[in-house]
Amino acid sequence: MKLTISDGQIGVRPPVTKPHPGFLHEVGEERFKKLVYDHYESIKTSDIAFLFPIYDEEDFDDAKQHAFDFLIQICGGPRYFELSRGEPRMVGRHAPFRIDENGRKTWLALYAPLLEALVDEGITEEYIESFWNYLDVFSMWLVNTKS
Ligand code: HEM
Repeated sequence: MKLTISDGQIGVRPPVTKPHPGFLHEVGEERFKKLVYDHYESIKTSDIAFLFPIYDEEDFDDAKQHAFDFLIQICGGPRYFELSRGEPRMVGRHAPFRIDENGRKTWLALYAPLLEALVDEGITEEYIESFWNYLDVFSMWLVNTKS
């Protein structure tokens, strides 16, 4: 399976393809939630931890939940984000945080081992790659600060 991180450029927003619906279909909501929550847990000990509310359990739980709500929606699942937070406005919602290309790469790299693990659980590699490719490209949109 190929999970490579592309080089992004600040201000360049390549077209985004949503993950294949087969990904969520195979993974299921509960396992999908664990994936997103595990990613947030791994952020806590990374060098982008400072961007997140890691010292406030309630705020951190909210952050996890919002990410899950958004990503499950993007994968063709329930529209949790729309119901709880409204319009996606991802670029605007990330604007208060200094996200640079290195930070983006760290954020993405933390997803790689979690997605690799899904192969052993029998999830179709092509579907995993489609989720990864979505993250790889859309995360470029959110970089707002020079490294
Ligand atoms: C495809 C890539 C990404 C997606 C889909 C995504 C999605 C989200 C979502 C849905 C939220 C919650 C927004 C809200 O409800 O207000 C959020 C918050 C946030 N994201 Fe991302 N994100 C991505 C990439 C990144 C990257 C690369 C970074 C930094 C390196 C980052 C840092 C943050 C931070 C700091 C917050 C605010 C956390 C908080 O205090 O609540 N995100 N993201």
